[in-house]
Amino acid sequence: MTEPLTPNQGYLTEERLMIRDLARDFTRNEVLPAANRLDPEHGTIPPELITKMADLGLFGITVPEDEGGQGLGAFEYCLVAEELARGWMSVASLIARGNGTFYKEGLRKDHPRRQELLSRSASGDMLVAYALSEPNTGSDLSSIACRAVKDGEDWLISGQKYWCTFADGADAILVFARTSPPPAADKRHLGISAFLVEKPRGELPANCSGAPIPKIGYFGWNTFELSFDGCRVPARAMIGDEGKAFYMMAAGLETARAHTAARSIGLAQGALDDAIAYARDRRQFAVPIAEFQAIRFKIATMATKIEAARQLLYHVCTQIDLGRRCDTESSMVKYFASEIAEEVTSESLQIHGGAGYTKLFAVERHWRDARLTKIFEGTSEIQQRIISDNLLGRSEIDKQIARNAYSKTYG
Ligand SMILES: CC(C)(COP(=O)(O)OP(=O)(O)OC[C@H]1O[C@@H](n2cnc3c(N)ncnc32)[C@H](O)[C@@H]1OP(=O)(O)O)[C@@H](O)C(=O)NCCC(=O)NCCSC(=O)CCS(=O)O
Repeated sequence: MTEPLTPNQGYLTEERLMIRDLARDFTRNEVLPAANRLDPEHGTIPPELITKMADLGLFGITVPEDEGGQGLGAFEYCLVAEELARGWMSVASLIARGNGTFYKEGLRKDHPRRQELLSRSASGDMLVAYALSEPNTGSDLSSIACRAVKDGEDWLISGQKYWCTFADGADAILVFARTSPPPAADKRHLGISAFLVEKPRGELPANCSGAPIPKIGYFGWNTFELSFDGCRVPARAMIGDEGKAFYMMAAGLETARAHTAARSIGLAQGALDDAIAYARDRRQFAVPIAEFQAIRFKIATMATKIEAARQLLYHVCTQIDLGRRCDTESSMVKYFASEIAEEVTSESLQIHGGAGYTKLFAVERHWRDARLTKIFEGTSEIQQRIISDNLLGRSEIDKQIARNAYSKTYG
C-alpha cells in the first residue's frame, strides 16, 4: 500500500519518489542506450531488457500483492511510464502488456483463473497484445465485426483485426469479438465478448495469420494486421461476462488513457531535457544559444505545458485509484498531454535546428512518437467527444448516426 499523502509532500511521497528514481535510473542506463541504437535501424526491444523490466517488478505494479504484484495503483504505474517514455515510448508501452491491463476488471475475485493469470502477468510470464481495432473499426468500437461462434464447448474466432502491437512477441492476444447481435440501436456495445487467445511467444495463434503494418515510428516492436480464420479457443478463454466486454474495455481505457498521457509527458520531458542541454552547448554569434531570449522563452513555455499536464495527470490517477469513474478526466488528460507533447517535441526539434532533423539526436524519435499519442487509445477528437458528451449529453446527431449504423448492419 502507498503511504498517506501529507500537505508537505503533495502527491510525491517518499515511496513514490523512490519508484520514480528507480525507473529514471533504469531509463538512463538501459532504455535510452537501447533506443538510440535500435530505433534508427528499426530493431526490436531486446528480450534481456524485457527480463530486466520483469525483475524490477514493472509488469506487476497494479496487480494486488496477494496475486503476485506490487499492489500499487495507477499513480505509480503512470509515474514509471513517464520515466520510461523519456527514453523510448515503446518500452513505456510494454508495461501495459503486463499489469493485467484491460482484463483485470473482467476477472472477478472468484474467477478460477484469476490468481494464475494475474501472477503470470505480474511476473512478465504472460505479456498480452490487444486486438480491439479492425480495418473498419477505429473510433467506433461498438462496430466490432470479428465474430466468435460456439462449437461444442469451444469458441471459433473469425475476422480481421488491425493495430495489434506485439501480436508476435506476446504470450496471448486479448481478442474482442462479437458473440451476438446488439439488442437495439442504442445498445450497439452489447454482444461483444473478450477472449484470451494463448500462444507460444514469437508466433501467431493457430488459424491466425498476419503481417506487420508499415508504420512511421513507434519502432522496437511490430504492429500487426491479423486475420482469424476459425481460431479455436476453449470456453475458459472468455474473460468477463459474455456479451459485456465493452464495459471492461471502456473501464480499461480510462487507465490506458492516463498511461498514454504519462507516455506523452515523458516524451515531452525527454525533448525538453535535450533542448536545454543542446541550447547550453550550441554556440552561435559567439555565445551559447541558451543566452537568446527567443530560446529561453521557448524553454519556459515548454516546461509550463509539461508541468500543467503532469499535475492534471496526478489528479486523474488519484481519482482512478480512489475507484471513481473518471472517463471525462482521463479523456481530458489524454487529450491535453498528447497535444502538448507534439508541440513541445516540435519546439525541441526547432531549438536543435538542422541537427534536430537528423537521426543523430533522440529528438526526432520523440517527435515522431509524440505524433502517435494524439491518435492511439482514441484520437484527440474522440476525447473531445467524450468530454463534451459528458458535459452536454449526447447530441441528437450522434444518436441518429448510431441508429443509422445499427440499421445498416442489422436491418
Ligand atoms: C467513441 C466511444 C466513446 C463511443 O462509444 P459508444 O457511443 O459506442 O458507447 P457509449 O454509449 O459511450 O457507452 C456504451 C456503454 O459503455 C458504458 N461506458 C462508457 N464508458 C465507460 C467507462 N469509462 N466505464 C464504464 N462504463 C463505461 C456506458 O455507460 C454505456 O453503458 P450503458 O448503455 O449505459 O449500459 C468509444 O467507442 C471509444 O472510446 N472509441 C475510441 C476507441 C479507442 O480508444 N480505440 C483505441 C483502442 S486501443 C488499441 O487498439 C491499442 C492496440 S495496440 O496496438 O496495443
